[in-house]
Amino acid sequence: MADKLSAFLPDSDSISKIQDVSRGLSAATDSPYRLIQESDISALIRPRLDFSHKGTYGHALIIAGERATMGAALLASSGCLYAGAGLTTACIPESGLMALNVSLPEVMYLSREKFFEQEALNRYNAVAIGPGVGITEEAVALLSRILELKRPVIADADALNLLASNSLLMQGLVKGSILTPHMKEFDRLFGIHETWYSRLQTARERAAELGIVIVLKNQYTFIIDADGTVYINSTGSPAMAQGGMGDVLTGIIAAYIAQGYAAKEAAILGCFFHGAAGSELAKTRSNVRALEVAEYVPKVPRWYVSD
Ligand SMILES: NC(=O)C1=CN([C@@H]2O[C@H](COP(=O)(O)OP(=O)(O)OC[C@H]3O[C@@H](n4cnc5c(N)ncnc54)[C@H](O)[C@@H]3O)[C@@H](O)[C@H]2O)[C@@H](O)CC1
Ligand SMILES: Nc1ncnc2c1ncn2[C@@H]1O[C@H](COP(=O)(O)OP(=O)(O)O)[C@@H](O)[C@H]1O
Repeated sequence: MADKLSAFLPDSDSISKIQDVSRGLSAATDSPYRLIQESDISALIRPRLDFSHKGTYGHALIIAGERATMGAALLASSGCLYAGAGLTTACIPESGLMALNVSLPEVMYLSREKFFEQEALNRYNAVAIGPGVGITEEAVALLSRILELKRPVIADADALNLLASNSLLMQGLVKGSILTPHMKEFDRLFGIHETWYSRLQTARERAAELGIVIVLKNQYTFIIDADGTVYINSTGSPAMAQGGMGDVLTGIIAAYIAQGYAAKEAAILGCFFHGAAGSELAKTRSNVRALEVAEYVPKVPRWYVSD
């Protein structure tokens, strides 16, 4: 018997109880709901190559952090670093430079001033914005600049709050972008929803309208593609319900974009590996900190690639 969508939702409604969920990304089905399988991950993930170098695995730019929320920037940068981007650059306020150099010496620094001076940001093939970046005028300017450059973006946390409060910014969102809201951020963006089923239907409509991927985070995270398909990620654990966990996920997804995966694939791989790392750590403890998840992430793809 097929799984029903209701099994993956935290609330109850009459329609989701009769919606089938197929197993596997390429299941032959009319249902838009697909549960990600380990075999899908093995098919998607590419091994690192002989004779490859840092340039092979892309350069990600993480625009994040304010003085008081520099931790979010460091966590997103760590997610990106540990998920294997060839190069990671953090665009953070100067007050975070010492912390960056001490905690993540592999990650490079781009000052806010230099960010605004650069004509195009062509050296970066993935751009993520939002964790701890605030909702200040500077944050609006950072997001506006990326949108002006017509760059697809991974938008999380405060970047989502900015998009929610400014329809011009929302209209500037480029196709192929990825939004990673939790439930509250989603409702700030697209209106209050009474049920998760109705939230999912809005996500399908908006992803199609905007040509983007929406990563709607929860115990089961829904990755909604621009064609309306909903991929359900079942890795993860309540042990991961701690601040900073979403910041790490943003960095991980940026790393997979940098490595050349398409938006949908990067979102699927990122959510799967992030959750799998958390679940594995949760086997021996009741809760895991976000940084531990980031640090565990490089072990997980090895389970799915053949040498
Ligand atoms: N070390 C740091 O500097 C950290 C900074 N952070 C940053 O701080 C900023 C604000 O984050 P906040 O956590 O205050 O704001 P949020 O909008 O993430 O959360 C606001 C409220 O929503 C609730 N909530 C969150 N997820 C929910 C869900 N799935 N279902 C129901 N309720 C949910 C939370 O309990 C919280 O009270 C963001 O930019 C974020 O990136 C956080 O990520 C935590 C770590
Ligand atoms: N109970 C849970 N089961 C599985 N994953 C969880 C659970 N709670 C949180 N997570 C994961 O942790 C992350 C939390 O993200 P978010 O709410 O943005 O956190 P933050 O803003 O604090 O960084 C998401 O990827 C979510 O799927």
